[in-house]
Amino acid sequence: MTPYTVAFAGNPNTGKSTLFNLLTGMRQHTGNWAGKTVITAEGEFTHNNRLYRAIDLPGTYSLYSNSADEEAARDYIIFEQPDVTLVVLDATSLERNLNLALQVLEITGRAVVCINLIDEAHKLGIEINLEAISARLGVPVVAISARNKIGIEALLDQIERVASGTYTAEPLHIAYNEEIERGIAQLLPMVEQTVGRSYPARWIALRLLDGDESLMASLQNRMNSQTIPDPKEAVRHGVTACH
Ligand SMILES: Nc1nc2c(ncn2[C@@H]2O[C@H](COP(=O)(O)OP(=O)(O)OP(=O)(O)O)[C@@H](O)[C@H]2O)c(=O)[nH]1
Ligand SMILES: [Mg+2]
Repeated sequence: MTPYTVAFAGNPNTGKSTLFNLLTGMRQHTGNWAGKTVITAEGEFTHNNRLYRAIDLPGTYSLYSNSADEEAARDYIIFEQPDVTLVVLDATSLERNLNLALQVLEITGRAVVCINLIDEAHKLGIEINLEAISARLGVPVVAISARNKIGIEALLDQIERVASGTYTAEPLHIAYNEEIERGIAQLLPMVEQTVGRSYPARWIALRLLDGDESLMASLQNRMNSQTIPDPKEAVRHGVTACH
């Protein structure tokens, strides 16, 4: 059986590598400062007799193109299409961390949200309503402490449900203002025609509207001979999409 692939995405310093090491038995460098993981690491783990390939992505605040790390994480999720994208969040700063979760959900519904450092959140008296967040995001949400090995089995069960397709995700649909939605609607047919059904066309259209040249270059590389629509040509009224 082909192993399921699970990509670990998340803001810097949220414990991705700690979780990765715990599951794979590997020794990815961990540390309490940002930007530790610079090279994407791969390892394996099993759950319920099934093999999983884990990919530890660099920590990023977004999936735009602000840095090589963001481009690497973005390209992996879009082009490698892991069976599950595990978004690791810091329980003590959920509001900031959820921004990346929303970006992942715009790309794929095959995601599990993992709220790590729950031990720290408890110390601070922070209570997290997992059901409410899960209902809102439309994907499983699990609280863990990677360092204290809490919640790991429950997390693996949810990863299995998403990987095997047992869980039907209904990822939150983010609606933008009228102008941006009009731009997306104009670009979407061209994007779909060019990149096909396998890539997240709406998200790509949104990034094209924002003039994301790095994404265009990545797409161009993948598509080779095909031409990616130029948003300036495609959209009559210039619009800028920003979150
Ligand atoms: N208290 C507590 N600390 C944790 C937990 N998980 C990880 N840490 C600590 O958080 C720090 C960052 O962990 P890493 O695993 O390096 O984080 P990362 O997300 O891989 O960081 P980048 O590679 O920079 O993106 C380390 O000091 C860990 O020991 C946890 O569940 N509880
Ligand atoms: Mg790391």
